[in-house]
Amino acid sequence: MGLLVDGQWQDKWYETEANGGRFEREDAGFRNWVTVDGRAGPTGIEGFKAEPDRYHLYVSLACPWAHRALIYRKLKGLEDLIPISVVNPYMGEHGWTFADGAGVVADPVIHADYAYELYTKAKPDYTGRVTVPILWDKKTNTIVSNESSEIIRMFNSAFDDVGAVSGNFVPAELLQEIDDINTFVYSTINNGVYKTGFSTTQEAYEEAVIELFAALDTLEARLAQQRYLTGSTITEADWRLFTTLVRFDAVYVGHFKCNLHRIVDYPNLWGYLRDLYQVPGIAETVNMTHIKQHYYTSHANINPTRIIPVGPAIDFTTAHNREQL
Ligand SMILES: N[C@@H](CCC(=O)N[C@@H](CS)C(=O)NCC(=O)O)C(=O)O
Repeated sequence: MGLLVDGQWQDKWYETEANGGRFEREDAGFRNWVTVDGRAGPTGIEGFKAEPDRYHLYVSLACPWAHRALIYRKLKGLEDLIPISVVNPYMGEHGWTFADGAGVVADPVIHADYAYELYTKAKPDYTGRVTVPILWDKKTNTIVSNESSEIIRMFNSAFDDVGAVSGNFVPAELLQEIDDINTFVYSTINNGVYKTGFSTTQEAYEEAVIELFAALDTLEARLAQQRYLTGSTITEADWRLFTTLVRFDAVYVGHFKCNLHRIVDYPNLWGYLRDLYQVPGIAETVNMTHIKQHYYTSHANINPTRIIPVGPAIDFTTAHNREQL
């Protein structure tokens, strides 16, 4: 676990001391957008036109942020248009690597051993954390974006004219509601589990864990009335929540001490989670082995023995009965 400082890799854990033991996530450093015609997107520079086999996606199967991109790649039929590489689930002193292992897919583009090489290739003096997902442009040899929330907005529509399948997870009439839910879910749940697990004081931990479960309670009530977060259709807000929920009982309850309840204890959230898991193609994007290996072995200060628990036994395939809502 570490970061780049002026293009040099340093092995360093997150800084929480300055902030009362609170984990603060750094903003992503590459914020360009692939667009239909190559014009600039909401942030960044122009020049990234949607074209087949121009872009390469680097993911960790363990990572909930990268998982968003994998889900969109699947649902939008982008697999032939945008190939992927998969990092080793163990994130140690060199950060993410392409070291051989089950499920690892090496880097065919710049033949990197370490993910940080992609960052220094794109920007030799890069300073910041080396995170996945990474959307790489093979034409200009740079990182388009390392911000999952923006990568999925691109995948949602930018490739529609060059072979993506139809499907819009941010319909205009729901956009404001989706953005509002995303803001709430990001802070309290998606990042909330990390704020809880990476806390280094009791006070910071309790603050985060209470906020997290208050948010889950709110969503539990909401999902009693409607099948998905914005109503009767699946939107981006659901996929963004899904990647945290699917990891919750297997890693966040134990490893991150998010243990007031499990997702299986919430009837509506648990049915909703199975409902999303059972959408065709989604189960293939969930790799519980990489998920458990990554968390339990990479954070030695949280789990020094690096023992990976065998359980819990969870079956995401049982009937959810939420079509009645
Ligand atoms: N804002 C980024 C966050 C991505 C992120 O933090 N990914 C984690 C893996 S789950 C990572 O690569 N962490 C490495 C580090 O923080 O050093 C996004 O949503 O794409």
